[in-house]
Amino acid sequence: MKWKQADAGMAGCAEQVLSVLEAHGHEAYWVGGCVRDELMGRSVNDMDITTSARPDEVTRLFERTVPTGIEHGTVTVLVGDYAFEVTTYRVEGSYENHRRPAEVAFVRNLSEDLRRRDFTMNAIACDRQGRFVDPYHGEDDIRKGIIRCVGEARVRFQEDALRMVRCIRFASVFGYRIAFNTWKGLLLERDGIQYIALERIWAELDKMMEGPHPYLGLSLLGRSRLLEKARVPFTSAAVDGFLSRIGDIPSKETAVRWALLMLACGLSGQEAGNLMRQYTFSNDARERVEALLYLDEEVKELSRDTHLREQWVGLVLKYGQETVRRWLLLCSVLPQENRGTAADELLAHGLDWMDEMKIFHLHELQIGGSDLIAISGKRGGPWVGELLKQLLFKAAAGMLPNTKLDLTEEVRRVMVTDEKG
Ligand SMILES: Nc1ccn([C@@H]2O[C@H](COP(=O)(O)OP(=O)(O)OP(=O)(O)O)[C@@H](O)[C@H]2O)c(=O)n1
Repeated sequence: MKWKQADAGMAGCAEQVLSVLEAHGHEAYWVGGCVRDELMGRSVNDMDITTSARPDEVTRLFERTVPTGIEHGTVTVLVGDYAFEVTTYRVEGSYENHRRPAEVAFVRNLSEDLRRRDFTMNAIACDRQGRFVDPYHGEDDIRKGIIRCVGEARVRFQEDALRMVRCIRFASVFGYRIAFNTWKGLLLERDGIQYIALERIWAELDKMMEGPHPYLGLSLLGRSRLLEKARVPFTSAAVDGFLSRIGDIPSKETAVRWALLMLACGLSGQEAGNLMRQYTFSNDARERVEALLYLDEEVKELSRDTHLREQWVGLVLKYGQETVRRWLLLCSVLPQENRGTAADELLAHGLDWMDEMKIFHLHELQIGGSDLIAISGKRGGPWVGELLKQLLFKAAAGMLPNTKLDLTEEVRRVMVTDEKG
């Protein structure tokens, strides 16, 4: 198979896995996301393999293996720098309490394996010669841009309720439509989502938020009322209107998209932080969103008075240029009634005011704590940090030149005033 969308090294190593399995009398195919993405012209980042060989046979045939999920038939095979999940053809046992089946049955037949998969586009296998096995016409659906369940949608969603969020995530990320019967099945089965662990749902939402059409996904979530049932605070009211411009935020600015979503749900910085801490977000991702919301809360307290520029400089120093830039992006897509009174002026001048700032950090200040102690003749203490911050603010706002001479004079002046006071 000549892969166009996969790294040649990875495709070569995967091909070795297929040949070894075939050389020992087993069938082996690429399957699922990698075949789908290749057909769509999207980059292929990992390759799953499905085979007639049993997990113990797979383990015996390869030197380096990890028993990732032996009971579900999955062995990870390591070749070169790559890892491949090799899963035995299987059908899944009964789904009790909406959880993944405790048991799976291995089968010797590829078409049975494909029949248990979620969507037609994910139920295509491809062999080493590049021949596709596509019994549910997934390639046609890819061409038409349609997400369609394999077989009976309600049954697919009953088997695994997370598939409903996956369905919307795929529609959102690919900009695809959802087939009528699949959507109908989703509406009928939506209550099942309450049994799914919230971190799995959030991981799907995160993928959606990184994609090119997040509004499409969010409005489908709103219309389906899927997440209201899943104890996630996204209501359809939050989605309507408030989020219509989320796609104007570039996809690399995921934190800004998340912050907008949190605002739409009426969450404070602290509440959003708590929620994100509970789920799968990295500390970095969470802190970025929190900072945006805290800054937004502070900006909403500002009034449009003559000191707006100075107050803005103070916020730039407190939150840093990156967060402030991101906040301007956030503010530009907020509905008018959800912006503070100073927002318009900040949108108009905030970037210029930030560009005019001479310095941003204490270490850029031409005077340090030991200088302050020497000038004053006083013992060190919290006053040193306080005074340095005041000097930084004045230098940043252009109220004081950032030279040792000017700063020293300012310190003397402050000391005298303090003594008089
Ligand atoms: N709830 C699920 C999850 C997965 N699958 C099947 O398992 C394959 C691999 O799943 P996974 O790696 O989770 O997702 P991908 O489809 O590869 O897509 P992505 O990497 O974008 O999540 C899917 O293509 C699909 O055939 C399924 O039927 N039901």
